[in-house]
Amino acid sequence: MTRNIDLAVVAGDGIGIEVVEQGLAVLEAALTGSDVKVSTTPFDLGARRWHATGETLTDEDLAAIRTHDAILLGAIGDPTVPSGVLERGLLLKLRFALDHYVNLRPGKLYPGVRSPLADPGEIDFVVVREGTEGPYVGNGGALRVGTPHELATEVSVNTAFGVERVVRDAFARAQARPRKHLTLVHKHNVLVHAGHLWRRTVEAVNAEFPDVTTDYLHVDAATIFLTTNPSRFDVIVTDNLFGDILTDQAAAITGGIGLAASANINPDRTAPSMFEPVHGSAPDIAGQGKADPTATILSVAMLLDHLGLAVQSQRVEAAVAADLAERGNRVRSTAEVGRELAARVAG
Ligand SMILES: NC(=O)c1ccc[n+]([C@@H]2O[C@H](COP(=O)([O-])OP(=O)(O)OC[C@H]3O[C@@H](n4cnc5c(N)ncnc54)[C@H](O)[C@@H]3O)[C@@H](O)[C@H]2O)c1
Ligand SMILES: CC(C)[C@H](C(=O)O)[C@@H](O)C(=O)O
Ligand SMILES: [Mg+2]
Repeated sequence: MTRNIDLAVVAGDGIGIEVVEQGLAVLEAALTGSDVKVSTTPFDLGARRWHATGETLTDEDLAAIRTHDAILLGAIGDPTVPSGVLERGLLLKLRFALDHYVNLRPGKLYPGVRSPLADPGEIDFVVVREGTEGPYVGNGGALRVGTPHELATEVSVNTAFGVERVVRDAFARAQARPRKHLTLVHKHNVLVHAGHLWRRTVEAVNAEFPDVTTDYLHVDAATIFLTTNPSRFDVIVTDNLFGDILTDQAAAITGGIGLAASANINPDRTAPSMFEPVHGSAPDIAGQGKADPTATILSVAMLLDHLGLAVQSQRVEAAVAADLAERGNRVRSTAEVGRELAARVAG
């Protein structure tokens, strides 16, 4: 019986449009010849829509997106729109409204990929970044703006419910991996309220996963070890902001931001999960065909896996791995990389 996947597509801004086109081509190639069909609904969201209508993401958009099986997103943000309008009003609104509390970001150094680290060793970890709380919730404000007495707050919100569910998910992921190790990254020597909630939660949930070993690093020290000994990491669980920063660093040590994939997962499947590269809209190279679509294509592999299409997912990842093993310093356009990867996937 034919299975149909309804995919919402939010290409967004800048290079988002270029890399999503290639991601969709590879998705199509991965499903060709199978009994799985994909139908895509493009959503006109981002800077163009905001300039035309003043809208970022309406209730109608959100309701329509909800009816889909998954979302593929390119990138959101544009220099012609005030900073934060689209990031908060569109991207974070999607993650929050669709309860994407697990933001999964692998840090993997594929064979043949050059790391800036002199002796990177084997790098294969995954960051489980909390996606719906922390300093991202918009719990803040400003008084006396523009005066010498301006006061600005962004309060980090951490609930026992929110921390526990993401920590449990991270333990389950650690348990399913060969090394079965979980590192909590926080800053509980300073952020004593939130930090100790995270620490106590990890200790408590560890009882359910006795075969998973754990350790703890303050976030500043974690950045040292990501540089000096990234092999020590297996699963990292951390809050929304620390996870944002660490995953750009993870991308940098594993071949660059053009390779870094991510999944915003709603593990309870009460709403569609969303797959997107870690990078942004890259206004500095947008429209030039220079963006590497590999991060989006690896995000497509995560999408396929989430939809239970493990074989197709592995085919996409294997195609990327083979391409990375051979690419060296070859300069190719966005479309060339996409075309070659689609051809490899098609076999
Ligand atoms: N998930 C998202 O949609 C997301 C993520 C990060 C930033 N942003 C937004 O994107 C805009 C630009 O942000 P930024 O400059 O801090 O980060 P960025 O990730 O867009 O770019 C950082 C640097 O990496 C390069 N780069 C990014 N993706 C690349 C790719 N696929 N191939 C080759 N090079 C690539 C860029 O050219 C730039 O030099 C801002 O509006 C920001 O808010 C959105
Ligand atoms: C654009 C911004 C809201 C976003 C984040 O901070 O989560 C981005 O940096 C990311 O990593 O996806
Ligand atoms: Mg980021």
